[in-house]
Amino acid sequence: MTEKLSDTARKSLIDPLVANGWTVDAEADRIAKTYEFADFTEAFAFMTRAALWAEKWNHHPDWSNSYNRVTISLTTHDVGGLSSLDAKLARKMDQIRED
Ligand SMILES: C[C@H](O)[C@H](O)[C@H]1CNC2=NC(N)=NC(=O)C2=N1
Repeated sequence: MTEKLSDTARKSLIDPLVANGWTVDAEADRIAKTYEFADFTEAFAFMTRAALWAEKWNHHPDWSNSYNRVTISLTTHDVGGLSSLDAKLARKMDQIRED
């Protein structure tokens, strides 16, 4: 069952993401990050890989792409805020980015 993160869970799940460049929009209860790649091909390859995980986990990013940049915003629409799924997808995106 997906639920909004508790204050304790935010400390353990969201704080490490913030240390890794994610920002928190407290009002919208979202996390965001922009990745910059060498070119469009690299950016789109990242999106393709991330999209497969998003579909596998049935948890989808709000994102946009402009040439070599991918701007990502994560929240859980079903609960109206951050859930553990957002942290899980953010960690996966950081991992894909480093591959
Ligand atoms: C019906 C479907 O399972 C839901 O709408 C899923 C799909 N992907 C989703 N993605 C995100 N980010 N939040 C959701 O609440 C969500 N819900």
